[in-house]
Amino acid sequence: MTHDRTDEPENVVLREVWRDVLRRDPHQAFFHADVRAMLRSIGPVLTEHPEYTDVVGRLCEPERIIAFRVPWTDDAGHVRVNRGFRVQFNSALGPYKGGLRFAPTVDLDVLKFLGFEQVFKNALTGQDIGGGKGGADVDPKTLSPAELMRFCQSFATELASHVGAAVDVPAGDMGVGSREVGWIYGQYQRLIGYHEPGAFTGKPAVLGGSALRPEATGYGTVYFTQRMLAEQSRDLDGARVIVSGSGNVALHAMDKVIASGGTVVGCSDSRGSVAEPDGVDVDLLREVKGQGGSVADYAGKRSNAQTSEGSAFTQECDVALPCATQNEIGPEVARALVGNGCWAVAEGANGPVTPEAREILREGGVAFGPGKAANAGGVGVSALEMQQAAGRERWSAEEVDERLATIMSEAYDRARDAAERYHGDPTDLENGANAAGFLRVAEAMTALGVV
Ligand SMILES: NC(=O)c1ccc[n+]([C@@H]2O[C@H](COP(=O)([O-])OP(=O)(O)OC[C@H]3O[C@@H](n4cnc5c(N)ncnc54)[C@H](O)[C@@H]3O)[C@@H](O)[C@H]2O)c1
Repeated sequence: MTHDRTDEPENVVLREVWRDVLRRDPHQAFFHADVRAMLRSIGPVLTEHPEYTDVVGRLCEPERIIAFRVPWTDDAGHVRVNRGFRVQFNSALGPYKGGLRFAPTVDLDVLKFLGFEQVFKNALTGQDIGGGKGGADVDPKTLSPAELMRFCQSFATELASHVGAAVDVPAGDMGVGSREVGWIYGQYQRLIGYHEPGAFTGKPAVLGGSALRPEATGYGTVYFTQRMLAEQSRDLDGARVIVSGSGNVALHAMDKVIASGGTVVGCSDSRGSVAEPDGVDVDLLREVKGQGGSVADYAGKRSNAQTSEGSAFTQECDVALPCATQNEIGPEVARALVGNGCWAVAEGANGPVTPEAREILREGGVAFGPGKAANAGGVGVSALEMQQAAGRERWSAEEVDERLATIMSEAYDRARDAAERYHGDPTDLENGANAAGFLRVAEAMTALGVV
C-alpha cells in the first residue's frame, strides 16, 4: 500500500508522526493503515486536549519488541525452526494484554497492527490493561498434537522471561486455543517454579480459565451488534446473518445470533464458503470442523446448502459479522453488502474490513462496528480471568456473562459518545472508538511523565 501526500494529516504534529511511521518501517502496510485511521480520528480530540499532542509519537512506537528463534523437533526427528514474537506495545494502563497468534502469515507488520489495535481496544473496555500481541509464523494445522506441544514448549521457553501476571499477560488468538495456552502455561510454570495463573488467560477451565472465555468474543460481538441495531430501532430477532469463519469467534457468534432469534444464512473457512438460507446447523458445523473437516464437508451433509470458493458475504443478508481474519471484506464485497440492503456490519475478527470497504459501507448507510469495540469481549473476559486469578475465585458463567454484557454496552457508549462529541455523528463508531481509546491511554501516559 502506498500513501500519497494528500493522505497526510493536516495537523503539523500528526503529519510528522505519520512521516516517521512511514520512514521507520516503510513496508508495514497493515500497521500503516491502522495508524492512519487512528491519526484521522484523534485530530478533533487534540483540538480540545492540546496537552496530549506530544503523546502521539510515543504511542505509535511499541515500548518493546521481542523476536526470537523457536527450534523444535518434528515427529520424523528433523529439527525445524520458526520465528516467534511478542510486541509489548503500551503498558500505561496496566500489564500488556493481548493474544498469541500461530499462523503462517504472522510477521512484525501484522503483530504491530494487532498490538496497536489492542492498546485502544483494551482502553475502551474500561479495564486496567495495556496492549500487546505475539505469535509465531507456524501453521498449527500442519503439526501433529505432539509436535504442537513441543512447539508450544519451545515458544514458551523463550517467552517466559518477558511475561508475568504484573508484566505481560498473553492469551490465545488464531491457531492458539485453550489447549495451546495450557501447554504454554505448563512450560512457563516449570521454568518459574511456582503457580502464577494470572500470567496467561484463556487457559483450560481446570487450570483456572474463566467460564465463558471461549465464548466471550463471539457473544460480545453479538451484544455490540444488538446495541447498533437498537439505534436503528431494529433487532436480531428474525434477521438473516452471515458469519464468516468457523473458528472460535465465529461459532460462538453463531450460537448467540440463533439464541437471539436470528438465522445464520452463511459461513466460511479458509477453503471456501457456504450459503444456507434455511439456517446453518451450528452443532453439525462445530462437529465437522472439530473432526478436521471443512465447511464444504459440512455442506455435503445438508440438503439446502450451497458451496462456493468466493466470499460468504455476497448473498443477501441483514447483518454481516466477519469473524475470520483480516481483509475479508474489500470494496467489491462491500458493494455487494450495500446492494443487498445489509443493515449492519460488526467486526468479530481484527481488521476484516479494509479502509476502502469501510468507506463504501459508510456511504451506503450500513452501520459499522469496528473490531476495536465490537470484538473487545474476549479481552474483557480475559481481564475478568486475571481478576479471578488474583482473588483465587471462580465466577459462574451467568456472572461472567452479565459482566461481559456490561463491558460491551459500556464500550458501545464510550465509542458512541466520543463519536458524537469529536466527530459530530454518534453513528461514526470507528472514529468514536479510536477517540475514546486514545483519550484514556493519553491521560495515563501523561500522568506517568515522559514514558
Ligand atoms: N479468539 C479471541 O478471543 C479473539 C478476540 C478478539 C479478536 N479475535 C480475532 O478474531 C479472528 C478469528 O479468531 P479465532 O480465535 O476465531 O481464530 P480460529 O483460528 O479459531 O478461527 C479462524 C477461522 O477463520 C477461518 N479463516 C481463516 N482465513 C480465512 C479466510 N481467508 N476466509 C474465510 N475464513 C478464513 C479459519 O478457517 C477458521 O475457521 C481473528 O482476527 C482474531 O484476531 C479473536
